[in-house]
Amino acid sequence: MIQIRALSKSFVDLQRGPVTALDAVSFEARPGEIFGLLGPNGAGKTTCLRILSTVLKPTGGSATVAGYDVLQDPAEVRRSIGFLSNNTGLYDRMTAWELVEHFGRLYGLEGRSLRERMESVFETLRMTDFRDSLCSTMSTGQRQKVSIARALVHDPPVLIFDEPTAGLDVLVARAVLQTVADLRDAGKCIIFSTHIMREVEKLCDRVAIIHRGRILDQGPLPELAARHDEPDTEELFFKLIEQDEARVAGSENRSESDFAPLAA
Ligand SMILES: Nc1ncnc2c1ncn2[C@@H]1O[C@H](COP(=O)(O)OP(=O)(O)OP(=O)(O)O)[C@@H](O)[C@H]1O
Repeated sequence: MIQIRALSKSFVDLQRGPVTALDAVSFEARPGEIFGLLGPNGAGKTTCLRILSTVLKPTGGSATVAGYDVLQDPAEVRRSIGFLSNNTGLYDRMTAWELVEHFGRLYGLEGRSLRERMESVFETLRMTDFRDSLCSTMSTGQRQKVSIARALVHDPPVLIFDEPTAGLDVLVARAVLQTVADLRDAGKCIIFSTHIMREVEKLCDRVAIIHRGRILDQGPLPELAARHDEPDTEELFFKLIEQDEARVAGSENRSESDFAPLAA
């Protein structure tokens, strides 16, 4: 459902010069699975998800979503995904119903099919009791539900969650994670980025550990634990990051010595 091959992205940053945000990243995610992207701040998770949602163009490699290439068929890719981040915007002067209806229309739904789809989404997410409340008056949990409904209204086969629980209290975060699990059980293909180990342990069927734009390893968590002889997820994560830092330091030292003046 999602196929990424040797995906790369570089930025030119005024202060830092060229930045490689993604370096030959490859992975696949299937229907009925939650694929986790686990990495520290600046690892490249959001860059990868922005390329998948066609907001950014890759510098190299390829990515397809539901069979559509992000560069060749961006409109079909956008129709095939729902995107939720922790700062998805809502319009304060619209009610929950109006806002979700607005996004449904943007996706080309109308009339009876739009109404039936909305009723189903409001029912599934248990939003009917505040469907006529203005977004400005909602609790954080209600606002997050509206954001999820907005991402789901066109019934996309692929859902992308970029750190969806950041800034939420434990109860709201728990409800969001339960919704993500329910969507997986309903057959959706889900990409879930986070830096919270517990979320990966609870939710993800497979995970890619990403650091400095590279995937350090990927697979089901028990498989990674066995491969690296480290059953504790947090320790496993630190071990892979430390190994990678040592690799980078080693290659920097080597390249410095390549340019060192020759001994007399
Ligand atoms: N528009 C941009 N211009 C320059 N550099 C950028 C740009 N966007 C991202 N980067 C850099 O690319 C790298 C990867 O950033 P990205 O936001 O993808 O990481 P992340 O894993 O999502 O981190 P976080 O958890 O902090 O959101 C970082 O070094 C970041 O500073």
